[in-house]
Amino acid sequence: MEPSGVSDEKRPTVDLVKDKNGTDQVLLKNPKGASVKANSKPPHPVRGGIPICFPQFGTRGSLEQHGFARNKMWLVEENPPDLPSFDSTDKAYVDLVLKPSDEETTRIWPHSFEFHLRVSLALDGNLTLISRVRNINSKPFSFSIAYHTYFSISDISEVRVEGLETLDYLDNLFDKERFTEQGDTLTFESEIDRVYLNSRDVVAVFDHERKRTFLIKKEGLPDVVVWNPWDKKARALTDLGDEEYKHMLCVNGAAIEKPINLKPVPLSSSFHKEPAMEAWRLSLWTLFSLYLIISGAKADPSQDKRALLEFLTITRPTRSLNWNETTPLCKNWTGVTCNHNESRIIALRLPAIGLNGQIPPNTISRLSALRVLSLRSNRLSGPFPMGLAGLKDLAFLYLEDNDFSGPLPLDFSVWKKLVSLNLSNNRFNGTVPVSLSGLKRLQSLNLANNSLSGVVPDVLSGLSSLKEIDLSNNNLHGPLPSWLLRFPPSSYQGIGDDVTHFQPPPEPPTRKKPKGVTKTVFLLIVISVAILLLAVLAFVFALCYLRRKVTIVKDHKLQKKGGMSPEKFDSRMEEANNRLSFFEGCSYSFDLEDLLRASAEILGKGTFGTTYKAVLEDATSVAVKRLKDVAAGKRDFEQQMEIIGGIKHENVVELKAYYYSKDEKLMVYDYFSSGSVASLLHGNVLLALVRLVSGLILVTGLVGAGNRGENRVPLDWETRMKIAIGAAKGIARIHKENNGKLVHGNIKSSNIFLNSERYGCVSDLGLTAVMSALAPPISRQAGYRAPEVTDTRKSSQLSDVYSFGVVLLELLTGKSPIHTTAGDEIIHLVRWVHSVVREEWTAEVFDVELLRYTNIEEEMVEMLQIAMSCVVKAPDQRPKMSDLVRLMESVGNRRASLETKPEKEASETSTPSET
Ligand SMILES: O=P(O)(O)OC[C@H]1O[C@H](O)[C@H](O)[C@@H](O)[C@@H]1O
Repeated sequence: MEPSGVSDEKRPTVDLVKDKNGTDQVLLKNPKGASVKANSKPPHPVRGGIPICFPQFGTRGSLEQHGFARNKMWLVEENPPDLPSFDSTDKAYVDLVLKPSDEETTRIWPHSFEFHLRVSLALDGNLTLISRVRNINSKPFSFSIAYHTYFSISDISEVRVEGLETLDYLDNLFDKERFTEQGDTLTFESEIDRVYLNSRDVVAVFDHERKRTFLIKKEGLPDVVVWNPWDKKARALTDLGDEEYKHMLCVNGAAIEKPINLKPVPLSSSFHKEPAMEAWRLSLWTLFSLYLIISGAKADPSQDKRALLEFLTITRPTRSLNWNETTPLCKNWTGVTCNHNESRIIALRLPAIGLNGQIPPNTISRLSALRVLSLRSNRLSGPFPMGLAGLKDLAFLYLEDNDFSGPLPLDFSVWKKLVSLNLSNNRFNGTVPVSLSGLKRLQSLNLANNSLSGVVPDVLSGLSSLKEIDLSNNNLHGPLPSWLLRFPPSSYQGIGDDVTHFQPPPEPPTRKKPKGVTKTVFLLIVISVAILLLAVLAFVFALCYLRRKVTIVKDHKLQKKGGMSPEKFDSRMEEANNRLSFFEGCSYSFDLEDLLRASAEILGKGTFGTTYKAVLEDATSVAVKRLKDVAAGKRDFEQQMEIIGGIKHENVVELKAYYYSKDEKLMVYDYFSSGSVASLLHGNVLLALVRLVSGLILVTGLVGAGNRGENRVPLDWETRMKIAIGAAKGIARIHKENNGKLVHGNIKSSNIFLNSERYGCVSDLGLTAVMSALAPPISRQAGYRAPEVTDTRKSSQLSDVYSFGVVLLELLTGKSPIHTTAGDEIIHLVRWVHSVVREEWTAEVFDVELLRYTNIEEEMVEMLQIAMSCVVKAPDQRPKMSDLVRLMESVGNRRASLETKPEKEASETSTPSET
């Protein structure tokens, strides 16, 4: 907040003026540490310094933003009440008091109070604020308070905050929704406006460039607000310079989530004459102090470095790491995060790098300051690494998807700070340790897919913070303890088979079987389809001709614009010195230059960018997604890519590599030659139309029965079922990632492909988190969007379920989510299906192509019920993806069991009829 060259008239001054009653007033002019545009005329708060938010924070009440205290004139208090514990040695201090008795304040906040504030500055640079609020009402009142401290920093991108890790916070940018901080430190790459709850009493702000640390110490203030408006909001604030957001950061000690309830001081206790603490017991006493530490250069944590190098030598990862004895570990080493003064390693993340064998003893166990350890998706084996018992600060432990075996440790109480524990997909056996019940901070426990046996210990009900648990697919047996039943059935699948695990979704309005599809009706449909087909044939030819033209023009434009031109990328590469980041197990051997030299063809334009097919010199084809409107900074982007790339599942299209620079963000996937489910279902006519009309017409027509592109092979029922089940499995897997919080955010048939077994395989996941908030799309995608999603960043797992339901309806009806009738009427698929089913014409909804198969009506109706349970309006009434997988599999299994029946019976199942 301090401009570098401060001119004389901008130097801070103090003016003493008198108000209309003759009382002295102190006015700060150009206060240091405030915005150059700060308006320091009462009743306006100064943007800078430490405005006191009281008795309300933000707009969480009926008062103006942040209450009135910051807008009032405070008096210098000549005879402040005693503050017995205050040591005035080496300190200068001032006492201020606020006792508003004016009519306006009493009207909006009808409570009598005194707010005494002592501000002291010590020789060592420690600035302390002690607030004492006294209720002189006859009734208790509640209030919130925040010391809205503006720190002056070198550059917001160079600063980090520590002390907030693992805390829950309310995000003001997401309707005060509650999240958990996953990072070890907080860095800044976009707007932030959060209230961290129940924080420790010390929080630190590190300014690397200035080598300066602010320590914020607080007492009686459970919360911490972190705020930076970033560019757009800064421009909207008239009293903040457009660029000043870069040099400020607000970190406030506060009491917000639970307002403070203050009882009145009894009249008998004389406030001024009774300095003893007794009188204050009924008042509030908060203390807020700021230390400034100018720090020097940091040493490398050499002990930790040696431990890691030993670990690396023995575990021989297949993916090479840039760990080198001579490079600074805290700055360069992949997967390593250090603490603020770079004296210890606090996080080690080495997912999916091909680590082998047992974790060598006396290596990682020496990293005694470790808070996060992720060695997931490697080939680590042997017993549970007991050496980890020495890591007392461990909060996140991820060892899933390895080959560990043997029993789990008996005593989990050594990891008192554990928040998340994932040991799934290993070969652990023995019982579930009862000592887990002592982990009071544990929020997520995943022991799924192991060989654990015995019963689920009842004492685990003591896990008071637990938000998610997965014990499925072990050899555990019932009875199921009652506390477990508050979690979804998928969490305990396979335990206590005598218990009903799944509540089927509510029945759709009708269950009428499609008995009305008689041969005559069928013939009529076929004839009309044939006529319709003829009618559009000429049009299709015309389109094909145009489409070829359009593609060429577009590619040409792309080169011209520099989209994939090698020259431009070459220079960018030099500038950014960035490389393609490949994921473990990726067999591709090209680099960015090769990729950019490849011939590119547009495959499609989606919500988040354009996808190209790139054919490399060695004839490898890959799909490259070029993202537009990425809002995340490099670090967040990379983190998200690591999450996405870490998902290895047969029903999720694997992200092979990514690239991030200032101007360009790319994602590389395998290329699926058979095309997307959208093209299999609707043919390429739709795509051609979309391209042709892009920007002119929002809704594409001609996707009704019959108008489905030339040479399209009809999709049989079995393939449609496999697409649906596969895609559901893929989405269910995605929903498990990132502690069960990952959202796909863009489910539609053009993002689903067929894997080698011809099951659905989903792509384009997890991008909403890194993109700018987008308004609801006004195109084809709109048909997939759940009604509650007002912008793309608000997508949730339940909105994914909705979108998946629309894909199911698409598979069942053969119609696009938004299409037009011959009379140009715009049809919304979900509404249309509802109306048809309501009129008891259920049979009418199904794709005519499916009518050539016999004995599938029952299944189609069941799948329709499932689809309709996904597209209900109320998100919390939609089933979970894992439940959907089970439901659909049971529909599919029934057919499979019929198919394995003797030949005569089997011939009556899902095979095309002779008609
Ligand atoms: O502009 P002001 O009223 O000073 O408020 C500035 C900021 O204060 C807090 O940090 C709030 O959480 C933000 O939502 C608000 O924008």
